[in-house]
Amino acid sequence: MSTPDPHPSSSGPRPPAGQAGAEPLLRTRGVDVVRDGRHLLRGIDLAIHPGEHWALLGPNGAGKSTLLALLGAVSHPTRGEVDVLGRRLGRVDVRELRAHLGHVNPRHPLHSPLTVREVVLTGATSTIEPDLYRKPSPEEAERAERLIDTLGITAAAESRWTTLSQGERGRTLIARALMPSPRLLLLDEPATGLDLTAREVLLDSLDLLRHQHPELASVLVTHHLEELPESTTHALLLRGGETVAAGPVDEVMTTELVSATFEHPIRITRHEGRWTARAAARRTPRD
Ligand SMILES: Nc1ncnc2c1ncn2[C@@H]1O[C@H](COP(=O)(O)OP(=O)(O)OP(=O)(O)O)[C@@H](O)[C@H]1O
Repeated sequence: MSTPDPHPSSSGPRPPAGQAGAEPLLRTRGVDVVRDGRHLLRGIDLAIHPGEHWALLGPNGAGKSTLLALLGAVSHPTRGEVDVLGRRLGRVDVRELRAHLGHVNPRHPLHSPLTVREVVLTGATSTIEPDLYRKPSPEEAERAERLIDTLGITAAAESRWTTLSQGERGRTLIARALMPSPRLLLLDEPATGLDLTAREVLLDSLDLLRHQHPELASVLVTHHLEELPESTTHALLLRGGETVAAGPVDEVMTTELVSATFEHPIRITRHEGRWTARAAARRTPRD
């Protein structure tokens, strides 16, 4: 079994980023997930290419986390095919595959007081705690500094995990996830619980990151359209485990399709690249 190449630039000429002609980094075909006799996902078809940044949107219980777990090689489908970085789930060592994915888990199980820099460096070994028998290479140390800078947490580099704000933790985990140069970044509700400034700083960091790494692809799960970075290119709308729509963001993020997804009349507007959603029919105070 060969190892997926984590450094696309080393594998010769590639098609331009974000174009459907390129090999997909992720592909699902006819995917069902059934647990305890219940369909959590049904008939999911999806292809994600280099340079594409997908929003995965849907109401509570729609199946977003279930789908993200498949895309991150954390679980397997009941039926259908999932190819991650060209490898079919069920035929590949998923631990090896996961090492090439940047998966940002908001419930990162770290309790020791590592500094931001130390947490970012644990991304090089895909461990929670530092490997005490392994010193980071100069290249890893330099990459960690660059990522800390991109994510705008240089001032906090010496701060300890236990004292970080939720926003600083989120950005630290994204920098950590990027340490092994993954081709794909999976983000599960990265803006949940952030105040306005922290959310805006996080979204700016994601835009900058995507600009600096044009071949990177990402999937970002959220319930809130306001939490989508401007650089979002595609969207998948899920309701009750089924796809309502999937494709380029301007075709999918429409008043009609988002209303159908959330089963409520919602009006979508896009202003300066960002989205807002409001209930379309509002009652007046006298009603
Ligand atoms: N192991 C399981 N067995 C049975 N049902 C499950 C299991 N895991 C999740 N579910 C159910 O599957 C449905 C989809 O869950 P999932 O967490 O994927 O939704 P979600 O879209 O991420 O929701 P939220 O927005 O609330 O996080 C939910 O109704 C959940 O209760």
